[in-house]
Amino acid sequence: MTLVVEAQQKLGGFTLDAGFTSEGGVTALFGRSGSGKTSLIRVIAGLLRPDRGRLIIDNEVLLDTENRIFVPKHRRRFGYVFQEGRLFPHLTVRQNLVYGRWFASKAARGEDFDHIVDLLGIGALLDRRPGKLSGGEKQRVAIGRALLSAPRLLLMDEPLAALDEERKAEILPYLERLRDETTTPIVYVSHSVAEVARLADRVVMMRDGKVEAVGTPSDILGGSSLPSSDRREAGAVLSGTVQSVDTEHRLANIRLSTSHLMVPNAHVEAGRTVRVHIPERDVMVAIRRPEGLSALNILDGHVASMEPDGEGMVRIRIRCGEDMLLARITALSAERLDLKPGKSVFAVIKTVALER
Ligand SMILES: Nc1ncnc2c1ncn2[C@@H]1O[C@H](COP(=O)(O)OP(=O)(O)OP(=O)(O)O)[C@@H](O)[C@H]1O
Repeated sequence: MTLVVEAQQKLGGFTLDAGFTSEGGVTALFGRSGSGKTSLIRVIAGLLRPDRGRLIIDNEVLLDTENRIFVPKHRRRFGYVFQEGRLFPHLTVRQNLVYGRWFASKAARGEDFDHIVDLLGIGALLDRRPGKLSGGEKQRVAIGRALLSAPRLLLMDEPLAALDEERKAEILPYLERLRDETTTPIVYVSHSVAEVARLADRVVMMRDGKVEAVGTPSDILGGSSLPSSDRREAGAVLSGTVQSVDTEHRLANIRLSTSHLMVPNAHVEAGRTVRVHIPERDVMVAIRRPEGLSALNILDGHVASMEPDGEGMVRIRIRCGEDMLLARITALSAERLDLKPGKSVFAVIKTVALER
């Protein structure tokens, strides 16, 4: 799949002038409120017709203002999931899902209902009406309905924004499965560093209507290109495998390249590949292995690099096997500990930092 998006549009005093390409997987449109993410996804959806722009998917031109091509929304064969599930309240979950399938092309109609129901864990909900579902369940049904329309592109605009933290944690593994087990490319709008860290293959960072940077989650979330409002969230994005889940303590044991992390989350399955986001502010550095600490995660590694980061602060990259952690500590602490590249250190991670 190849997707090419370009759009220029004046919206009152705001100018959208943005574009990106995608080769599939999950592309996150990321940026603070008002940066133009929703406007750009609306162009892709066909809900907003830009002054100038192009939209091409697998060589099929759906929008080309220069050549007066504009394929309307209902003929684009895209699926949508919005912040609110927007299910039909008078229909059961099954009927809502089947409604999605009705829009699929004949060839795609064989798309496996059971597989999607299983993928999203909504089998037990089929006979209920939306009024009897939690916010997270509603969103899973909305995703199922969109998938059953066999879309060639799935557009998701802040699908978790209306959910509380617990519901978000419940639904994220399903989104990971969606990413890993379907071939449907996804454009995912979010202003949440944690969501983007976990889900995106590529991040398109927007600011003031323009694309400011494009890269992998670790490129973008590593820090310097993050908007200042998100700098608090800057940190490492590591990939690991769920080794086991301790349901009693609600902890997942995640295997990294040479170490393990205990992550508060009982919703992940053993064997699954997951990403964890470790904000740099939640990493402390010690030169001896600390004892008697409540932190469950103490990783040994060595200082890979150090750079000043704002007044009186230092950002340190700590290599632990193949993984690179980030820590932001005061210059005074770095001096007192005599930190320098190559020095062996222990990274103490506050467990709560992984609870996302
Ligand atoms: N139809 C319109 N007329 C005038 N201004 C508009 C219109 N649509 C959007 N805007 C403005 O364009 C800017 C970008 O809005 P947009 O919704 O695309 O941002 P966003 O990044 O998705 O923000 P959020 O995360 O808050 O949804 C905002 O300043 C908004 O007020």
